[in-house]
Formats: sequence, C-alpha cells, structure tokens
Amino acid sequence: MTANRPRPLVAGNWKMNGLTKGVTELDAIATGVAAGEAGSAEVLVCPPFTLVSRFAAQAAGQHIKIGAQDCHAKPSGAHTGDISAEMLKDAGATYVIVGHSERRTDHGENDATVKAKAEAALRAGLVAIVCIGETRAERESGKTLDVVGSQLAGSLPAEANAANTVIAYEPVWAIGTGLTPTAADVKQVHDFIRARLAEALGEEGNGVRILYGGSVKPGNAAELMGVDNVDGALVGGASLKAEDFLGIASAYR
Ligand SMILES: O=C[C@H](O)COP(=O)(O)O
Repeated sequence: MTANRPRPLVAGNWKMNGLTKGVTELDAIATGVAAGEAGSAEVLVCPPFTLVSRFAAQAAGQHIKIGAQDCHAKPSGAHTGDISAEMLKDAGATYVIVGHSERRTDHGENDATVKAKAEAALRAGLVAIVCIGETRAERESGKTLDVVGSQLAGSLPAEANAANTVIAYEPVWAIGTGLTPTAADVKQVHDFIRARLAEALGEEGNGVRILYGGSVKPGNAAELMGVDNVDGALVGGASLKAEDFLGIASAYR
C-alpha cells in the first residue's frame, strides 16, 4: 500500500439505467454508508440526468454524494438535448464523469472534447472524473501505457488539482465483460498514471485519486482496491444494486 493515500472514492455509474423508483435503492445505499459499511470511503452515485435533482434532494444530509455522467463544455446556449456543468451544479450534483469510453465511442468524443468538458466541470465548481483506458487491441499490441499516457495528457484539465480532479482508469475490454486485468497489470498502469500526474502537477499529483473501473464486483473489490495507487472504484453494473455496491465499498471497512 502507498503511504498517505488519498481518501478513497467508490463511485457508481448507473449509465442509462434508473427510474424514479431507484430512490429506494439510493436510500439503501445511504443507509449502508451511515452504518459504516463503506468504512473510510467517500461514496458517490451518478444516475442519469433525469434523476440527478431528485437524488440530490434525497441524499441531502446523508453521507453520500450525487454526480452526473457527462456535461457540455459550454455554460449555456443553443445546444439541444445537452446539459451544462452549471445546470448539474444547480441540480445538486458535486461530481461529473467525463470521457467515459462509451461517450468516446458512441459520441465521437476525443481528448480535446474531454478536456474541455473537464474544464467546464471545474468552472462550475464540480469535481471532474476523467476516464481513460485502452481497448483490447491496444493492450494486445503492447500499447497500453502509450494510450493511457496520451489520453491523460490530452484530457487533464489545465487547473487540475487533488481536490477538483479524479482519474478513472477503465480498460475498455473490462467494462461489462466480467474480465479484469491482473492485480499486477492494474498496479503497472496506476503507478504509471501516478508518475505522470506527479510530473504534470508536482506534489499535488500524489493526492489526485486514481480509480479503477471495469467489472468490479464484491468478490474482486478487496484485491483490486488493495493495489498500490488504486484509490477507489468506478462501478457500472454492480452499482445498480445497493447490496452489491455496498459489498464493493466494504473493501474500505
Ligand atoms: O463506469 C463504469 C464502468 O464502465 C464499469 O462498468 P462495469 O462495472 O459494468 O464493468
């Protein structure tokens, strides 16, 4: 384990899942966190846009944060169907995920787009969770560190610091597949990201949280969260059920 690790963050990305009845699941998560099931970890739920305001109201006064899954780079304007970081802040969000591989693939987002969105998040007073990660073909051709390094350099907001920016390393091939890298592979990439953050941000880079994401489940969370420079998890499918999500967060109990 790394000395002086930052406070871990366990974040749930609900993706395009969740209706208003999801409030009961959120309550169950909040109840578990209040009972100490997440230990020292900060716990965040990122529902779809439609639930951000409702969840933020529901989570008020509880030890749980609410975030969103994307934002537009501009604060307002003629952008039909888009949501700005300022709107998310107004709705009660405190975090926003940017550059998830599903956004990069489905919406053609590149590093410049992601950087602009991360900077919009900071402008609005949100914490940006910046996602990076290699595809299976990139890993198999030995390009993982090149890809991750290039995405990090291209996506990191100019004013990044330990309080306003989180990095999420998500190998694309591990998302929703049940596959995960070995602990040694995760360590190699997280150590590399830490070194690059320290180069870019100096001492501040040592405090930036680096999450692992991709098929994190209650059964593998303790091993993955125990790896050096893994400061928490970005969880997809397993964040939809309070019991599973708390089972992951309990790695920090
Ligand atoms: O944002 C979360 C990741 O895409 C991981 O998703 P997953 O836990 O369903 O593999």
